[in-house]
Amino acid sequence: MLSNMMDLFDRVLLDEENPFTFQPYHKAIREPFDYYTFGQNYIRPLVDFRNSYVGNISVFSDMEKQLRQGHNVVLMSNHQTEADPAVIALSLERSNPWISENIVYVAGDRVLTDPLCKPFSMGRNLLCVYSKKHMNDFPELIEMKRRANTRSLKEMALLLRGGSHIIWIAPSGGRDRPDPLTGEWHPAPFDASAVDNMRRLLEHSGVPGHIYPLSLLCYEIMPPPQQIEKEIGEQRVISFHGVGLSVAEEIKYGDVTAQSRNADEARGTFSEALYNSVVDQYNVLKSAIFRDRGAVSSNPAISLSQPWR
Ligand SMILES: O=P(O)(O)OC[C@H](O)CO
Repeated sequence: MLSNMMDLFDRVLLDEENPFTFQPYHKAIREPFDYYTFGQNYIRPLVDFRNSYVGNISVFSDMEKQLRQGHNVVLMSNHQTEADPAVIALSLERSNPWISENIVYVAGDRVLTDPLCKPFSMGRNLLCVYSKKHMNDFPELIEMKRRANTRSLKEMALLLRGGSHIIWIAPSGGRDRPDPLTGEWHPAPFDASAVDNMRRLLEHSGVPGHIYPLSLLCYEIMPPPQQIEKEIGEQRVISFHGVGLSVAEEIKYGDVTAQSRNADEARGTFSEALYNSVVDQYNVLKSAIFRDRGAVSSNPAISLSQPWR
């Protein structure tokens, strides 16, 4: 743990001397310094693997088959912490190492500019965007952010055209927060237009694409600040805790929107179907991890396991 922290400070200081700038599509830096392994090693000691679970591990193997056939895969997910990419990669590193190392994360600018976060981001494949939620934080930057987002969308379209890519995106546009009244955490609602933009990019890529709802429960290991902050440099608090990752069967747009009366309604219905699945999975993970029920919390649709055992 201590040597991980020393590595982090080294990397932060190096970046201070010679700041790294992310391109719209950033590929994980693996040498001469392996930023991916650094990120994995830093987050691993925070995960209580005895009290951590993966839902429907076999669905990740289905995805791998699709990816090998040249298809694209999109994971529509909730977003809990800056450690989400590491939690996903650690949960799958034994069973699905290719997925662990090859997911491309749609990342907001905060994780590309925050000095403490940058070394972790450098170790992931990223499509860099400015989140809608932070678009108007500084009015003088709005135009620059719009132009950068257009460039990133072009990069994403190019990637998808090539096929065999797996992309993670949080259509809420930010991290989940606890309910101010109850203190209970829950996945933040999806923005239907973000879901629809991603779906259309996937459909127009010219190769088959598949959309899966993915759920994450890991806020305890590195919770975000209670409120959404405008300034960079939030306080980080870390702790050791169980985490959860779950995926459900692919949701096909045509299947869930067959009864929709117009495109607007269809957009909402599809987004809701994905979000509801994320919430269902989240509740199963919550029961397993926070109520100490473990794999007994599985149900006919969500089967929990510990693939690292
Ligand atoms: O707007 P926040 O505070 O939810 O932060 C979202 C950033 O992408 C951090 O991952």
